[in-house]
Amino acid sequence: MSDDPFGQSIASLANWVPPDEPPTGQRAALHRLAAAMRIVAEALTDMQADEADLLAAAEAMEQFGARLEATRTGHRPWGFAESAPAGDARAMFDRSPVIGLGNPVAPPLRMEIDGDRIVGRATFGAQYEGPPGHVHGGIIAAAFDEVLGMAQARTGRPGMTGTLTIRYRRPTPLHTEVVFEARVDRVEGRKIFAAGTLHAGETLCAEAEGIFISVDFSRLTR
Ligand SMILES: CCCCCCCCCCCCCC(=O)SCCNC(=O)CCNC(=O)[C@H](O)C(C)(C)COP(=O)(O)OP(=O)(O)OC[C@H]1O[C@@H](n2cnc3c(N)ncnc32)[C@H](O)[C@@H]1OP(=O)(O)O
Repeated sequence: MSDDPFGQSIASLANWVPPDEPPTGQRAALHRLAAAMRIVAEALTDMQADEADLLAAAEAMEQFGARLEATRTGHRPWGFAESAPAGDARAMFDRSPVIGLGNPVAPPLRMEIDGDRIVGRATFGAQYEGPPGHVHGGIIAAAFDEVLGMAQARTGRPGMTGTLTIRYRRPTPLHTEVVFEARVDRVEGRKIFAAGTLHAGETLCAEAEGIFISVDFSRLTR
C-alpha cells in the first residue's frame, strides 16, 4: 500500500478509458435494476396509474429497500462517485450520480476521451425537466462538472471544483441526445482552467468554464 493512496489514482486517470467489458453477475443485475428504476422515475412524471397500483408498487419497493438496507456493510464495492480518486485507469464509476450505471439518479452520461477532449453524451428524460420540455439548469451544471472534472483530472494533478460558470444560451431539449465537450485551457499554479460546450445537434445550448484547485487528496476520504 502506497503512503499516498491517491498518487497511483491520479497517474492512472491521465490515461483513463471507460471500461469496455460488459458487466456480469451481480454487477449486471445492479445495472439492470438501476435502469428499471430510471424507467419508473421517468414514467412517474407523466402517468395515470390508479392509487391501488401505486400503493402496491410503493409497498413492494419499501420491502425491497428494507431487504437491501439489511445487507449494507459500509463497504462500497461499486467503485467511485467521482473520477479523481479512482485507483485504476479502467475504474468503475457505478456510484457516480452523473455517469454511474448503478446509480438510478444518473441519466447516465457516457464519457469518452477524444484526443485532448472529453466528450460526454446523454439523453435526459422527463425526470430531469426544468423549463417545460427542457433540461433543468442544475442538471446541466452537474453534467458540466463531471466532463470538465474529467478533463482537469487528466492533467495528473486533479483538483476540486472551485468555480463553475455556465452560460445558458438556448434551452436544452429532453429526449434528445446531447453532447458535452470539455478540455483544459491552461494551468496556473494549483489552478486548472477548463472549458466546455453543450450542443443539441448544431445548436449551442450552453458553455461552461471551470476553475479546479489541485488538492492534497490525503485530506479526503471516500
Ligand atoms: C472525494 C475526492 C474528490 C476529489 C475531487 C476531484 C475532482 C474530480 C472530478 C469530478 C468533478 C466533480 C468535482 C466536485 O464536484 S468537487 C465538489 C464541489 N467542490 C467543493 O466542494 C470544493 C469546496 N472548496 C474547497 O474545498 C476549497 O475552497 C478549495 C479546495 C477549492 C480551495 O481551497 P484551498 O485552501 O486549497 O485554496 P487556497 O485558498 O490555498 O487557494 C489556492 C489558489 O486557488 C484559488 N482559489 C481558491 N478557491 C477558489 C475558488 N473557489 N475558485 C477559484 N479560485 C480559487 C486561490 O485564489 C489561490 O490562487 P492563487 O492566489 O494561488 O493564484
